[in-house]
Amino acid sequence: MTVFGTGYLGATHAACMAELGFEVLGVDVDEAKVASLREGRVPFYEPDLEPLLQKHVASGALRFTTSAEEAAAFGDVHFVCVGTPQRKGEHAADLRFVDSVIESLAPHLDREALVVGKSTVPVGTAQRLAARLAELAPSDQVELAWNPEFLREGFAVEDTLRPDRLVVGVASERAEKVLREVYATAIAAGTPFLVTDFPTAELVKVAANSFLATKISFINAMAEICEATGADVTMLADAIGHDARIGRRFLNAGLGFGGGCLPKDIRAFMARAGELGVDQAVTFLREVDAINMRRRGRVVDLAREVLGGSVLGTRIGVLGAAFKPNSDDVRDSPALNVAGQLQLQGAAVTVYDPKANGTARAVFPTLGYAESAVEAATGADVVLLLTEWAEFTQMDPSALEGVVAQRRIIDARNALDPARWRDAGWTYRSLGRP
Ligand SMILES: NC(=O)c1ccc[n+]([C@@H]2O[C@H](COP(=O)([O-])OP(=O)(O)OC[C@H]3O[C@@H](n4cnc5c(N)ncnc54)[C@H](O)[C@@H]3O)[C@@H](O)[C@H]2O)c1
Ligand SMILES: O=c1ccn([C@@H]2O[C@H](COP(=O)(O)OP(=O)(O)O[C@H]3O[C@H](CO)[C@@H](O)[C@H](O)[C@H]3O)[C@@H](O)[C@H]2O)c(=O)[nH]1
Repeated sequence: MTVFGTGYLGATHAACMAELGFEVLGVDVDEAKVASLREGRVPFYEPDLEPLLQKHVASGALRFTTSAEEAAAFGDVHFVCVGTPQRKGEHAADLRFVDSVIESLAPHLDREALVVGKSTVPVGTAQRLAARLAELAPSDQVELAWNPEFLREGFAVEDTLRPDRLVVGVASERAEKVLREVYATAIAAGTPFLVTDFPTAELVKVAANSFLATKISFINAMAEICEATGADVTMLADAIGHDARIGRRFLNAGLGFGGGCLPKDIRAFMARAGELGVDQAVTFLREVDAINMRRRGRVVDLAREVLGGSVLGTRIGVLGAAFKPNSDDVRDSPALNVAGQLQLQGAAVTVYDPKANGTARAVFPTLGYAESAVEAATGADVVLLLTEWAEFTQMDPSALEGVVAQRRIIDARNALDPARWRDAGWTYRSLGRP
C-alpha cells in the first residue's frame, strides 16, 4: 500500500501500517522530508514513532518516494493523508493538496485500486473526488473510499494501532472488503468498524472535532463566570464530570484549543454549512471559536494586571510553545500567540519548550528562546505556564527561587497546585480558579 503525505498523520499511518505487516511506500512532494524519513529520522516530534520508523525502514518494509507514478505501480491501496489547512483570509479549507494527489496519481492507475481518503475534508469532497478519479484513471476498477482519522498528536502511534473506532465511507462492497482486510488486526481486537456512505464518513470527523471544541469552550465559558464570581472552574469540572453523561475528559479550562485540527476544522465546517445553505445549524461554532480566542486575550490581560497595568519594559518567561504537551506542533498555538502579543506590547519575552523551540523559532523568530525553564525564567517579572508539559507541572517552586526577579506565576492551563506555589511565597494566578 502507499501513503500520500508524510506529515503528522501520514508518517504515523505509514509506520503503523508497516507494523501491521504491510509493505508500505510513503509519498511526499517535500524532498527534504522524504530524505529524512528514508534515513529513519522523523522530521517532527511524536512519541514512539521514530523507533517504529527505524525498524521498518531497516527491514525494507517501509520506503519513501516523491514519485506518484512509482506509487501507482507499487500498491493497490493508496491512502491520502495530505494537509487541508485553512485558506488564507477565509474560513474554508484549502483542498489543493488533496486535489493534487488525485491529479498526480489517477492517470497512472491502470489496474484495480482503492484510493482511501484520510485527510479531514468538507462534506461533499469525496463524491467530487470519486468523479474526478473515474474521469482520470485508465482502469475502470479504480474506486474511492473515505476513512477519516481520529488520532491525537502525542498519542498518534497508540491511537493508530489501537483506535477506539474505525469509520469507512464506501460506495461498494468491494471497497468495504478491502478495508476490512487492511484493518483486520483492529477489527479482531474488537474495534467498532462502522461502514457508512461518503457524506456520513466525512461528517463524522468534523462533528467529532466540533463536539470536542464545544466541550472545551463550554468549560472556558464557565471559567469566565467563575472568574466573575470567585468560583473554582476546576472543582466545577470535576463535579459535573462525575456525571457519566457529561464525563470529565476535555473539560480542562484554561488557554483553550489550538493546533492543526480543531480551530481550522470548526471554521471549515461553518464555511461548508454556509455553502450548503444550512449555516444556522452551526452558528454556535462561531461562539465556540470566539470563546476560545478570548482565552488568549484574557491571559495577556492577566499578565498586564499582574505587572501593574503595562507589560512595557518587563521581562516575561514563557513555559511552553507547542499547542499541547508531547508535541512540537505550533500550528495555531495559543502559547505562541500569547507570547507574540506580549512581545508586541513591549515585553522582553523568552520562551522555552522541551520539543517545540525549533518549530516555534521558524514561525516566530523574533521571540527569545531558552534551553531550559530556568533560563527562560531568569530575571522574569512574571512566569507564564502556557503548555502543560510534565516537566513544568512537576516543577517545584524552589527550582525558580532566586532565578526570577519577582515570584509571580500565571498558570494558564490550571495545571499547577496553587497552594504549593502560594506557600512558597509566589503570587499565583490562573484562569477560573480563585
Ligand atoms: N495531525 C493530526 O493529528 C491529524 C489527525 C487526524 C486528521 N488529520 C488531518 O490529516 C491531514 C494531514 O494533516 P497533518 O497534520 O499530517 O499535515 P502535515 O502538514 O503535517 O502533512 C501533510 C503532508 O502532505 C504533503 N503533501 C502535500 N501535497 C502533497 C502531494 N500532492 N503528494 C504527496 N504529499 C503531499 C506535505 O508536504 C506534508 O508533508 C489534514 O487533513 C488533517 O486535518 C490530522
Ligand atoms: O480539556 C481540554 C482538552 C484539550 N484542550 C486543548 O485542545 C487542543 C486540542 O487537543 P487534542 O484534541 O488533544 O489534540 P489534537 O492532536 O489536535 O487532536 C484533535 O484533532 C485531531 C485532528 O483532527 C483529531 O484526530 C483528534 O481526535 C482530536 O482530539 C489543544 O490545544 C489542547 O491544549 C483544552 O484546552 N482542554
